[in-house]
Amino acid sequence: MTQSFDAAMRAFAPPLPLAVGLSGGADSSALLLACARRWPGQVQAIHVHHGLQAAADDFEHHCIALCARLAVPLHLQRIDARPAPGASPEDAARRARYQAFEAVAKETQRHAAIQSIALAQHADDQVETLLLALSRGAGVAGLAAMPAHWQRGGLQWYRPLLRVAGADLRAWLRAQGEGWIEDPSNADERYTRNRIRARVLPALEAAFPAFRDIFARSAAHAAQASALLHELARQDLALVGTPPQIAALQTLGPERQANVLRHWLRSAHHTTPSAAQLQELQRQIAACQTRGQRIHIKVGRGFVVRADARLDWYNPALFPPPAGAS
Ligand SMILES: Nc1ncnc2c1ncn2[C@@H]1O[C@H](COP(=O)(O)OP(=O)(O)OP(=O)(O)O)[C@@H](O)[C@H]1O
Repeated sequence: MTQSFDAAMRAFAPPLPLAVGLSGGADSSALLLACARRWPGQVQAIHVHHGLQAAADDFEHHCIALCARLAVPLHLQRIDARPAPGASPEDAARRARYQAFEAVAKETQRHAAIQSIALAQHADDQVETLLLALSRGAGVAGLAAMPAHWQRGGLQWYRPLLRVAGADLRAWLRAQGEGWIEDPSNADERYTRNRIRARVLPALEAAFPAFRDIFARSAAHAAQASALLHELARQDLALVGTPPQIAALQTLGPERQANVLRHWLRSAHHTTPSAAQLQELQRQIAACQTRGQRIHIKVGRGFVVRADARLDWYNPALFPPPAGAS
């Protein structure tokens, strides 16, 4: 069930001190205000200046003024979040932001060490994330959308507002007499997420008002399925070895084999095969019945090859083919 803003905040119990990721928008301004009132002297804020848009200075000024008013220490981080060629600007900004948060937390280790970081995504953001995953043909890991809690880099990370509707959150902030900065890029309908927000969510609201709760249930089912697939992949990788033995891979059914191959490539080589590449790799593994049978297929920036009885992956820009590669 969606929650009121106050109920969500009552249920939130992070280890302190806590830092709030403060963009200057409505959502994180509301979260900071509520946290600062609840745990005076135990809350800090981190604002990351992306330098990506002209409005970045306005966001920074808003954060400085809000934190000064609340007597909350503010860490300002400037980052260069220009995406690599072909990479998504939103992903590059998000990755750089997470690194900046971790860098700030590390700096505080000697004094008032930050234990937790809170981010302000809400129930509408969760639905957008799920629909965005569907629009890209994602598997269960994508359909799991955003977790409410996880651990990383020695920190506890939280999204305490994931069950609060965006309109309720803004109504709460308005009732406190607080303002915020509207992100001008949110109106840019060249981005799929913004088209989903502007066009699909109002249609869902009209046709199917309980969509936030129902979709959240599907995302939770997908998260469970994704965790199971991950666990199975870990067990199967221990079975087939790293790098995987071809004969051992051949004993697995096609779905399990695909699952463990994806896990091997991601965990050992930080690369993800496309559906077509994985299908071709599995075809070549099935055809590999003689000593002379070759396996060779492009995946990411490198190639999966056969090296004697095993598979291997190498990036030709960095390494020569592995010994025994055919
Ligand atoms: N520049 C930033 N500096 C610090 N934290 C950020 C920044 N941008 C986003 N965050 C944090 O990550 C969360 C998700 O970011 P996202 O860009 O999806 O939302 P947003 O539209 O910026 O949210 P908000 O209404 O708080 O501005 C934010 O709610 C906030 O907690």
